[in-house]
Order: sequence, then structure tokens, then C-alpha cells
Amino acid sequence: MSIQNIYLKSMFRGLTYPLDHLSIIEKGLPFNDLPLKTVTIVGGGMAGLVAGYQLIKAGHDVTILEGNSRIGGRIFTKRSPFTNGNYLDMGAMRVPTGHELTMSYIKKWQLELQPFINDSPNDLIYVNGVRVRASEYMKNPQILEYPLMPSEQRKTASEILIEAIQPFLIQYKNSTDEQKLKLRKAFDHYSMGDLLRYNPFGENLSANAITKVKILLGFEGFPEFAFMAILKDILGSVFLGDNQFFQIRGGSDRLPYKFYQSIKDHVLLNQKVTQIQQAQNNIVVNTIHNKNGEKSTFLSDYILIAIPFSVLQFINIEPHDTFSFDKWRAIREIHYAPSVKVGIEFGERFWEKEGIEGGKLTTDLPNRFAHYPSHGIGEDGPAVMLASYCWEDNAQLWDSLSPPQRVQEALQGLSMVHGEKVYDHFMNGTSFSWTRNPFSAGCFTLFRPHQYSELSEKIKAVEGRFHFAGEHTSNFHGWIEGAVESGLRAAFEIHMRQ
Ligand SMILES: Cc1cc2nc3c(=O)[nH]c(=O)nc-3n(C[C@H](O)[C@H](O)[C@H](O)COP(=O)(O)OP(=O)(O)OC[C@H]3O[C@@H](n4cnc5c(N)ncnc54)[C@H](O)[C@@H]3O)c2cc1C
Ligand SMILES: O=C(O)C(=O)Cc1ccccc1
Repeated sequence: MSIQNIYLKSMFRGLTYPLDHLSIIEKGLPFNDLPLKTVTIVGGGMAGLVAGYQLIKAGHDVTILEGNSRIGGRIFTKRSPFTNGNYLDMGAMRVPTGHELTMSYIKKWQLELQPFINDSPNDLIYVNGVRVRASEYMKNPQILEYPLMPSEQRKTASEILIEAIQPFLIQYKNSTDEQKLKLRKAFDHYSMGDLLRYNPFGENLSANAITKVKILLGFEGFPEFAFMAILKDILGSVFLGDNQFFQIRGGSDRLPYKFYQSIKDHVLLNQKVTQIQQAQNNIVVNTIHNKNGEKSTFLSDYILIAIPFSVLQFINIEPHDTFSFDKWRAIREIHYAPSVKVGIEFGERFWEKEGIEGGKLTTDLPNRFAHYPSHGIGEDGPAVMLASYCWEDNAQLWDSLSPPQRVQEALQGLSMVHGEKVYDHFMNGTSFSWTRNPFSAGCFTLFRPHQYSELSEKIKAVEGRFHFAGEHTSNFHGWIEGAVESGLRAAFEIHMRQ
């Protein structure tokens, strides 16, 4: 759905406003003669920062309460223990060209973009004990030795998947936004795994063909999640299609820090919200300082909840009926995918001597995916590789390990692909498990079957003096674009209240 066509049903005047997100980015919230408000924003990730920035620019009195010692949330650029200014994005690392809101803010803040080489003919594939280049696989898919039926053997994973769901893809592509919504709901009861096994669009795929698709397209860890969520949020963006990707030079956290630098007087760090009370004419927010345990209270007219629903469950909301039954259900049921990233710094770019510049390794080893740096190509000296990047079940495997064990296991996997030289060039490593992050308890929202139909509107619905933003409330689950879109929407909602 094009975000420009999202119409925000005004809860306050019975009107429908065309919400032009890009116009808000370029010109700010529309001028009106409505009273200015005091607003508490819970969460200093992209959604909270974008909403706060726009509301402050419009003259409202805003306080952003961030529980962590840093802003940015799931945009997290780690620079330690790396040397020479090297870094790794443990959260968001790539921005697809079609994410126009994110790109608009990157341009507004004059941040430099570099190509993020998401895949290349020189990519490595290491599955079933077979090591090939993507270019070889594209010419002869059966080179990977998956035990497939003759009709499946000459097809790549993408070809197998696209052929299986082609009737749906054609119908979806040729649909209006309204028809797309109806189609999404019509197939919302399917998990990706069930849809491929009991294919309503054509021939069922063999179990081994499904295995090949799941491994090579990255969802072996979670086929039980909604068909449309996986197709739209992951495959459509990352693995299929001809998206170009970019990265922010110096690390993704440069984007949230631009907002922070502009409104830092309104941002309180280490203020973990523990209780929120909706009183008759205002909101009372209680926090505990994340370092010294000091308790504080904040009062405001309205509140924007810009934190994941996972961790919202730890905040005491009073009275309980502040939220509807449906909102409580959404808060409990929304799933946050586990994810673990392991970064390793090597003394030299040995992979570039094998002709690999950016791009990735796809493997059925525990590493699953590794990404070779797309910046600094050709330079001498140490460089950092994303040595393992996993989601869901694959990530839980890494969650069982201590951080030092994760680095060793990731190195072991790389040695199977690149040989023992990985140990000669090893300098240091680090990892991050988003499941163990107390400020998100996971990586991003992934809908289960039925949840789009039953919960998507309820997640973002305004309730009393409470507004809601964050990737989980958006049309772009798992992307910065979703945080930005929802932050703008929530700022507009609050700005337009009587
Ligand atoms: C591993 C990984 C890879 C990703 N890759 C990409 C990518 O390549 N491209 C892309 O566009 N997107 C990517 N994303 C998604 C993107 O990072 C998120 O969608 C986006 O950053 C979410 O922003 P948010 O503001 O909705 O939530 P968050 O960033 O989670 O912000 C919520 C904030 O609330 C704070 N908080 C939580 N609880 C409390 C509390 N009780 N009191 C006060 N504060 C609290 C948190 O500390 C946090 O700062 C990735 C995410 C992960 C985890
Ligand atoms: O690009 C990534 O690595 C992301 O995490 C984006 C994403 C969003 C939703 C599902 C899977 C990946």
C-alpha cells in the first residue's frame, strides 16, 4: 500500500485527513488554531524521536523518556571492540531505495549514503556441504544437490517460490490499494509453510523444495508465520525483486543522533518508564533511573507509547480499562522475532582476494547469513564482517551461547567456507542478541496467521489520551520506514486533537 494513500480517520472531528507524510517531513505539521499540548513520549527510538521532533517544531511541550543510556533503540551501531574507526550495525544496516520517508530524512540531515551490496554474482553459497558462487548456482541450480523432483531441479529457490505463488503475485500487483487489503485479508489465515505445502495457487511443492526455498530465502527459522508478512516484509524487500540498498556512511545510528542533537533538551536518558496512570485530565508517568534507581514522575496532557508492545507488558497501566480488550490482546499477542548478529574484525579483507566485494554468504551452517562489508572495499587494514545474522529458531541457537562462544562458533563456520586462514586474520569479535535486549525483547514484529486481519488496526488505535507509534504499528514491520511512518502519524494525531 502506498503510504500516501493512508487516510487517517480523525478521531476528533469526524473528518478524514489525507496524511501526506513527506509533506510533514518537508514542511512540518500543518498550522492550526488548536491548543498546544504537553506530551510525554515513551521511547527514544526512531518513532519516538521523529514524533518528538515534529511536535516540538510545531510548538508543543514534549518530553521523551528513554530507558536506555543511549537513544536509537533498534538502530544500534557498535564501535567497540573494533579498531581504526571500524563498526558494525547490530540493528538496522540497510535502507531500500523504496523507503522514501527514511531516505527523505537521510537527505534532510545531509547524511552520506553508500551502496549496500545486498547480493552479487560472487556471493558464496555453502549448503549440503557444497560451496559455489551465486553465478554458478544461477546457471545450474541443481549444483546445490538438493534431492528434488526432476521438475524442480533446474529452478532456483526464487524461481520455485515465485512460480508457486505467481497467480497471487499477478493479482496482487494489478490490484488497487483497496483490493490489496482485501487480498491480504483473504490469505491472512495461511502461514508461509502451509501455503507452500498446500498451495492454493497451483501444484504443491515437495518437502525438499520447500526446504531449499526456506534456507536460501532466509525463513527456515519461521515458516509458521503469516504468508503475507513473510512475503511482504522479508522476501519482497530483501530477497526477491530488484531493490537497491544503501547504508549510512559511518553507521546507521547517525540518523537517530541527528534528531537527538536537535532536540536533546527534551530527551531524558536512563528514564525507564514503570507505570502510567490516566487521570481525569492528564497522564501521570512514573520512571526509575536505569543507573541510580532514582524515581521520578512526569505529568502531561497526552502520551505517545513508542516502545515495542513486548516490553510494554512490563509497564503498569492504571486503571486497567484505560486500554480496550483488543488493545490488551494486541499487547500480549504481537510476536517479536529473535535475532542475533555476530561481528568479527579481521586484520585484512581476505574475502576480497577471493573476488568478494560486499554481498553475502548463504549457508545451512549455523551462521545462516554472513555479510561482507560494502564500505572500504579495496582498502588495506582491518575490516569487520557480519559473520552471522539469524532470525527466529536459527537465532535461538546462538542465544544459547555466551558472547565469546558465539564469536568462536561464527569463526568456525567461516573456516568451513573460507578455510583456516580465518583464524590467521582474526582480531576480535562481538555479538548482540535482540531477544536478550530488555528494551525490545526481540528484533521486529512478525505477524502470525490471522493477526493482520484481527490486530493491525487495533495496534495503532488511539485510546483515550494514549497514542501509539513504532514499527509494530506501521505498514513496514521490521524497517526504519515503519518507525518513521508511525512517528509522523502519531505526531499528526496529537497535533490535530481538539
Ligand atoms: C537485527 C535487526 C536488523 C534490522 N535491520 C534493518 C535494516 O537493515 N533496515 C531497516 O530499515 N530496519 C531494520 N531493522 C528494523 C529497525 O531497526 C526498526 O524497525 C526500528 O529501528 C524500530 O524503531 P522504533 O522506534 O519502532 O522502536 P525501537 O527502536 O525499539 O525504540 C524503542 C525505544 O524505547 C526504549 N524503551 C523500551 N522500553 C522502555 C521503557 N520501559 N521506558 C523507556 N524507554 C523504553 C528503547 O530503549 C528504545 O530506544 C532491524 C532491526 C533489528 C533488530
Ligand atoms: O534488513 C534487515 O535485516 C531487516 O531486519 C529488515 C527485515 C524486516 C522485516 C523482516 C525481516 C527483515
